[in-house]
Amino acid sequence: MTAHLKKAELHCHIEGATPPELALLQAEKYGLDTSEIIADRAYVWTDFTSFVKCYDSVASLFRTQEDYALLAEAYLTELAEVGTIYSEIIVSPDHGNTIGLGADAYLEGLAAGMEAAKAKTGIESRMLITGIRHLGPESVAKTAEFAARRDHALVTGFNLAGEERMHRVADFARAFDIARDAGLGLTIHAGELSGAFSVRDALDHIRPSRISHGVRAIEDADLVKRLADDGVVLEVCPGSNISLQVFPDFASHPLRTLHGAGVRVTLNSDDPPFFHTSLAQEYDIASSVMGFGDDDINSMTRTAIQAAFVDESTRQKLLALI
Ligand SMILES: Nc1ncnc2[nH]cnc12
Ligand SMILES: [Zn+2]
Repeated sequence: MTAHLKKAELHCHIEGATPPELALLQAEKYGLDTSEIIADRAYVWTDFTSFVKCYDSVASLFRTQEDYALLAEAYLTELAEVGTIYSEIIVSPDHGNTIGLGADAYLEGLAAGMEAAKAKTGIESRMLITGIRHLGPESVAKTAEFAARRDHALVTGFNLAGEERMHRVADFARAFDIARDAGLGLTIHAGELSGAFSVRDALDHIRPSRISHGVRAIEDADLVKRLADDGVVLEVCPGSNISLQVFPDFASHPLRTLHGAGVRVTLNSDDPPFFHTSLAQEYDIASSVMGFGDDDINSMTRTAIQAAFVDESTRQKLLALI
């Protein structure tokens, strides 16, 4: 068990953290039908394409600043209750625009929830704005421009999520240049749905300090060595990988091998209720299924804080808590 350990995560999509019970309440509030996306209090999807469809439907149940504040506060409070000291949530202003709320109000709502959770529990959190890959390079560049103009101190990074099998990493280099020039930390979904080439492309074209997932780097020994040598941090989400069938089971998941090869790894939940997991469960699995001891797990938590997109005084304060 890992209940006694402090926890931190760098990778959770905020809409993907909606518990089905909250989705049902939101649907009732707006008189919407959820029969296609929720059955027996669980989300209905079968592969990445239907997962994205289900995810987008859940996102559309959040329509006001208050809805988003509630979501962020509820998620972060739950994390704090299991010993989490830091969380980076991946946020998508495109969802705020799609619903007609607007990107600024979307961020303001989330920020209010983050601040409320911090006031109640002390949990520190930051937002990473994400572009959505399957919306194409132009859309992602616009999202990066929005992120670069941010006037919210809690927005500290930029990510690229969505359908990794569409477009090439190089198509998004301009968006990441915009985000980098604006001083945002960079990470990118790669090596999840696509193989090692995608991680290599990310390193070559984006030069991020972290990779979201990156686990399929295991298909290329030279690439694993490059990740270790360069100190690139992987945001590993084992439960998500098993759920999406990136690997058949925890026994064949490469977390242990990557760690053994000296790659800097962290534990993350991705879209917890969609994948029937939670950050606490990811920690428990690392301990009881993958066989990591408390010292190894604490060092992953420390790695997360070292790689977090926060100012130095916050980083030192968080490190002192582990
Ligand atoms: N696991 C995942 N991969 C890519 N994009 C996502 N968006 C939400 N979850 C995702
Ligand atoms: Zn993700």
